[in-house]
Amino acid sequence: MTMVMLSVFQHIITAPIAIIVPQIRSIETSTFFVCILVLRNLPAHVKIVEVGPRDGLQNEKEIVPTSTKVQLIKMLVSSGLTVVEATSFVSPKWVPQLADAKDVMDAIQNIQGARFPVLTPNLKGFEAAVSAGAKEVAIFASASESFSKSNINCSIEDSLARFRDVVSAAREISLPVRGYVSCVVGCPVEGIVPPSKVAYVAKQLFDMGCSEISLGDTIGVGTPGTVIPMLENVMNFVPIDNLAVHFHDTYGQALSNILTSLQMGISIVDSSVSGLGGCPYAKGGSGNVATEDVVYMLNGLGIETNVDLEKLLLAGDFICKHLRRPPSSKTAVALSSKKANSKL
Ligand SMILES: CC(C)(COP(=O)([O-])OP(=O)([O-])OC[C@H]1O[C@@H](n2cnc3c(N)ncnc32)[C@H](O)[C@@H]1OP(=O)([O-])[O-])[C@@H](O)C(=O)NCCC(=O)NCCSC(=O)C[C@@](C)(O)CC(=O)[O-]
Repeated sequence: MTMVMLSVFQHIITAPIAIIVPQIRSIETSTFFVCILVLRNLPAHVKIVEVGPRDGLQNEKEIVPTSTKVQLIKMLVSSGLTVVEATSFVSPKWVPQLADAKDVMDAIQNIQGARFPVLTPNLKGFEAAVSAGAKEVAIFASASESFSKSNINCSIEDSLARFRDVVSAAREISLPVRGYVSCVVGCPVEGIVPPSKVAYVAKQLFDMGCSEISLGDTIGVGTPGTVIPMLENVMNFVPIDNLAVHFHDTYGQALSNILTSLQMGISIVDSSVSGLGGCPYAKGGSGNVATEDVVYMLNGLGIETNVDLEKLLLAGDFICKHLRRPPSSKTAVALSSKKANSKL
């Protein structure tokens, strides 16, 4: 009798949800209630910050022509992505792959429907970004002293002082600033990074005026076991709505880490088309989590992203063809082998 009542109750609840997630109709009553319990904290909408044109292409051996970068950005925007990190205004000696930052910005000025933040490590980069038309910038600190030195050639405290200058210059012209914290669970040199250090740097960036703090597992060593305590620490100082997660997928843990973060209340996720990416100064790390795989998972959970997976796959295919490698998101691989099998 109880099972019958639960089943009727399930039907009443699932009817509206099933319009979005059809699979939910067919699951058993007991499984349904487990789903409700486990997934009850998930957000209804996730904002994806696409970092492929910046994080993805900064780590490629080959320098990608400006026109290819611009075409990639256009394709990403046409898939529905509303935030596409376009490039970096960093030293061309440090990151020659993005030395064409100004040309990229010139070429995307008229693209409607998305925001195009750019990385700026100091005032020089900020000024160059603004004169190239940037409407949003990102600064990037680290929770590891060694990584700060190798990535931006200064200590954490010195970097925070530089970033304060950037944020106050941005404030004067009402430009939003995103703040990254790198090495939030591990550092290529120092190993484990204590959550309290991550929380300290995140708080500094938030207090100086960053509107969003992106927590980067730069070398992709995190698991839910290390991500949960890190997020709990940071959430003591930065409101959850201002936090984003940025996972590299070195150990194949990125999607689990994203799901865990969503369950903890995060609703902003960074990812890179076709899983491109990595920091040239973070040895041992690999690409970001692939945007295609994030969208596939969020679709399966009935979470709104406004991204058209088919169009996104075309963008992934486009850049991978240019880089002369097969598309590397799990979703692209799975769908292409499904297509190949259906032709047999
Ligand atoms: C920060 C610096 C510039 C310090 O580099 P430095 O050598 O200490 O800088 P400097 O002030 O001594 O200047 C050296 C030269 O660079 C020039 N310069 C100075 N600043 C700029 C600028 N903004 N744009 C263009 N040029 C610049 C400056 O004018 C000078 O030129 P020179 O006189 O030799 O001809 C350098 O270390 C740098 O550019 N680092 C960037 C490294 C980088 O981009 N890493 C990847 C991004 S972070 C990341 O990927 C992680 C993230 C965000 O995705 C999250 C995660 O996964 O964790």
